[in-house]
Amino acid sequence: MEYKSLNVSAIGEKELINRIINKNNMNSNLSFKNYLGDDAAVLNINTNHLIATSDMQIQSLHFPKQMSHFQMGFKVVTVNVSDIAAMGGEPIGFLLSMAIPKMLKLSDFDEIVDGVIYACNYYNLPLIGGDTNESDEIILSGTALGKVDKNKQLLKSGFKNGDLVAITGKLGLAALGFELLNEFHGTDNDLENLAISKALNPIAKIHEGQILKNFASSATDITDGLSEELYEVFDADHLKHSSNHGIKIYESKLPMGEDFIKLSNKINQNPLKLFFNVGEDFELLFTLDKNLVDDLAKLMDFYVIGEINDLNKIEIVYLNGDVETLSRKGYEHLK
Ligand SMILES: Nc1ncnc2c1ncn2[C@@H]1O[C@H](COP(=O)(O)OP(=O)(O)O)[C@@H](O)[C@H]1O
Ligand SMILES: Cc1ncc(C[n+]2csc(CCOP(=O)(O)OP(=O)(O)O)c2C)c(N)n1
Ligand SMILES: [Mg+2]
Ligand SMILES: [Mg+2]
Ligand SMILES: [Mg+2]
Repeated sequence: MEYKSLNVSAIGEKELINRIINKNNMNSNLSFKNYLGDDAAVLNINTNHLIATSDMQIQSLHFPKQMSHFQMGFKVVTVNVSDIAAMGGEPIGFLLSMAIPKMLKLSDFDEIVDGVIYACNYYNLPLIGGDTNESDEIILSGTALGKVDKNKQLLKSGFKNGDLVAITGKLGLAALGFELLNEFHGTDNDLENLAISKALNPIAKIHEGQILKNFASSATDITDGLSEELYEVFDADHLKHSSNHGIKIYESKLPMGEDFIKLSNKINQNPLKLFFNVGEDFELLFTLDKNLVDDLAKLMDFYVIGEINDLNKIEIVYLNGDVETLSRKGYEHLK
């Protein structure tokens, strides 16, 4: 039969795994290939600390209909590497567990694997293992391993009163992209295309994470939305340090362009909601001693959006001067 008309069921699990191993050997510049196919991978981490994280992507929840199979493969690596970045780590290995429908085209399976291997090369971490199984929709579950110099890891807690709160990039564009893709008929508008690209091709901020490990007092990646991540930072601090720390965010400092606000309004979306309550921008949220701002600015772009205080709550100061407790609303599964 012709390649394009074959389904994965014509091949079966063992041969599919061999395809992954062969593709990895052919397409990856990275070492550790020899562990793919063995019972487990063995990595030398020397004197560092090991970082381990796992995130699952479900076709109907995480992949817009317009997303290609290659992009799905790339994204499952990104979402995992993003958590390594958030810890200030350097990625050292990726495990891919996939469950796929029997009727999935073999060519689509190959594209997923190509996307995974391309992303592994991009982030410089070898594919070192995984699992292949069957289900009604595509489920890609990744595990990323990373390393970080002892005691350099960035936790969600660790900041002090007076530290600044910052983000590595603009937020809300992926959210805008998901909305645009819901009823998409093509566009030649630059911002619309950027938003769509953020939704379909998210990139983890691994470079920034590794700079921040020498500067930030805490960090996390923004997947469930800025407001939810701020509350997770707040909770982590309270749990660990039983402090009165609070966070103040200023609307005037948010990196939200006129064009973003206009486009949000055009599609009947509240720009502040897109900015705070959706997520999947994969930017990093971090805190920073005031005195380090100038030195950090020489190494990477970031936006200061607020500060740590001792008011024991998270507040937002609006442009008109009104101050409100920030509502905790983010992406939450099973709700
Ligand atoms: N099924 C699970 N078993 C064990 N730990 C879990 C499970 N689901 C989530 N966690 C842990 O709970 C924390 C929060 O998970 P999550 O919100 O998915 O984090 P993230 O947004 O960084 O991916 C993480 O430390 C994660 O490892
Ligand atoms: C089709 C589609 N609709 C909406 C979204 C937006 N979305 C899906 S899950 C999610 C939150 C992040 O995913 P989650 O599985 O919670 O990742 P984690 O918090 O574990 O990093 C967002 C913003 C999407 N990715 N795809
Ligand atoms: Mg997770
Ligand atoms: Mg995270
Ligand atoms: Mg989540």
